[in-house]
Amino acid sequence: MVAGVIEVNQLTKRYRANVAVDRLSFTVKPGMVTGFVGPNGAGKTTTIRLLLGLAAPTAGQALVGGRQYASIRRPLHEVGALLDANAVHPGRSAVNHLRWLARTNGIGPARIVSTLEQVGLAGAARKRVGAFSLGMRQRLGIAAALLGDPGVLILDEPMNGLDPQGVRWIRDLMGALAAEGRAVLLSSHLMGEMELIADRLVIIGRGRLIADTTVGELISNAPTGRGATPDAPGQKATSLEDAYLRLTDEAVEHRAGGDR
Ligand SMILES: Nc1ncnc2c1ncn2[C@@H]1O[C@H](COP(=O)(O)OP(=O)(O)OP(=O)(O)O)[C@@H](O)[C@H]1O
Repeated sequence: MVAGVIEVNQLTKRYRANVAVDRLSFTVKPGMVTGFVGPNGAGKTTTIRLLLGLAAPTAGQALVGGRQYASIRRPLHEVGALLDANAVHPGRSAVNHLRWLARTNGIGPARIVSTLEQVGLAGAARKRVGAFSLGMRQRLGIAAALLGDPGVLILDEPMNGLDPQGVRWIRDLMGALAAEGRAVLLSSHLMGEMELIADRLVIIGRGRLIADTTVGELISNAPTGRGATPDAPGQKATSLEDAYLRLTDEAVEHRAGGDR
């Protein structure tokens, strides 16, 4: 495992008139879990796609280990990513899916077996992915991300579809991977989970950086006054969810109830 950093510098992605990512800059350091959060449509997935070379920036840079993803020769060894757990051929078995990935990255069969064990899928290795639950697909996606023992992990909503045991497992796994010196970037809408998992948080809204700080600082420095907790205006935030809702109040795409 070679440690690496993620660097996003003045990153911008425009889709016609829509600016999905707007001069965004942040760094994800090794040895910690960085939560990547923001309301629907904030630009999280677009940023991750730019980091993984799946889309080209309009301006700015998205670098992993100081390089663009596309220029990395054997990317699974440097960057592990989970984008869409359903993007696996349903007719393939779990082990065949990993074999297919391993082949182009010079990874041997022993590593496939140990990775399937690590994610709890050893017993289902030969089962068709089409018959997997969403939680099992998430685990397979995480196996694919871990396969090359990368120093950087980028996971988009890895807790999606997981039961409480699965969520706890992800939390422990992310902590352990960071403790080994990896840089872990994790997006999620589950603020209660983020409070438990993340060391730092990068919050974006409408493509722009809203905050880049520790969970503790975010809670103690969240704005008071009018916020997303109308029952407690003027009071300090007491949880990450509370702080997050206050900070992103102006950046939400759709609002129910017409309270403004
Ligand atoms: N391929 C595309 N073409 C046009 N617009 C796009 C494309 N991809 C994303 N967008 C737009 O960019 C903006 C950011 O979307 P993105 O999916 O990155 O947000 P997100 O923070 O991941 O949202 P969510 O939390 O809902 O997953 C949205 O307005 C979205 O409609």
